[in-house]
Amino acid sequence: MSALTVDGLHKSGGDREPLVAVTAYDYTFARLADEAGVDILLVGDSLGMVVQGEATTLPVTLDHMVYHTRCVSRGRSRALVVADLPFRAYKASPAQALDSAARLMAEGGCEMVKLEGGRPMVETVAFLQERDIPVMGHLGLTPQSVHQLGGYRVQGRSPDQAAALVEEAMDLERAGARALVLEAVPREVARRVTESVDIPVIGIGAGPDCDGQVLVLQDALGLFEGLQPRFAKRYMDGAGAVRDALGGFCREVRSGAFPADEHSFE
Ligand SMILES: Nc1nc(=O)c2c([nH]1)NC[C@@H]1CN(c3ccc(C(=O)N[C@@H](CCC(=O)O)C(=O)O)cc3)CN21
Ligand SMILES: CC(C)C(=O)C(=O)O
Ligand SMILES: [Mg+2]
Repeated sequence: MSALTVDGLHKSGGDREPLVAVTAYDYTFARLADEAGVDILLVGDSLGMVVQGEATTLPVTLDHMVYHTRCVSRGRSRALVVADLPFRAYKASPAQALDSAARLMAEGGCEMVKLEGGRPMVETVAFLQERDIPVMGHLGLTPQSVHQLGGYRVQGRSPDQAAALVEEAMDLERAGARALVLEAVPREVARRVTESVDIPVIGIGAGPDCDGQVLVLQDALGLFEGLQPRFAKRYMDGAGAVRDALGGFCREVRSGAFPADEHSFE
């Protein structure tokens, strides 16, 4: 399979299969996900929760994001690498966003940046896009707004909120966004948003009618035992597998079974 580019991002339907995205934060897992056939490696600011152990994504810094984006870029061969702009690194002004996005691309090696928000971000999306920085928008449950939203709640349940989501998706598309993430909205609302724009909409907790799906890596692998939203399907019992494996290591060291002759030098 050839490398996916920003221009290769497409809507699903007809003979186009949905896009598959997963978060990645390091070289080892980026390689594995790329080899498994994932289209998009998203260096998410969710690393604040699943890598750093914070309660929210808010403490993640631009330096953290640059570092993890670099690690992921080194592990990728075919997938598109997209990096989140972290809280504090883009909302002040389009110029601040440009500075931060340029670091993620130049130092981190990603091909696209993602930022959260609708109307207030339209000017910033246009500013970046006009300066050759491909942008992915993010609407619905925007975790950087957790304190404004009053928790991690499904968004767009009222008719007014649903209509606003459709409008904001169209505004971001007009501003030049090349794709959107839509998080934690009722499937019917996600369907309407998806059919209202010509750019791919990648859902997480947004039902089956989006142009693609994204999951947090540690959720998909069953490794993360904190917050477990209903959409976070676990494709393996990673936590159990890791505890069993390391339990075996503990037992063998304590019993003297490891290291054996084949693990030792003469
Ligand atoms: N590991 C991980 N996976 C994620 O998908 C994820 C994170 N962390 N951290 C940031 C956000 C938070 N996410 C969430 C969390 C919960 C719901 C959710 O379904 N909330 C319920 C109510 C939960 C409650 O209030 O107890 C809802 O019906 O709104 C949605 C998205 C998704 N994101
Ligand atoms: C889940 C995705 C969309 C994200 O923004 C993240 O992982 O930070
Ligand atoms: Mg994020």
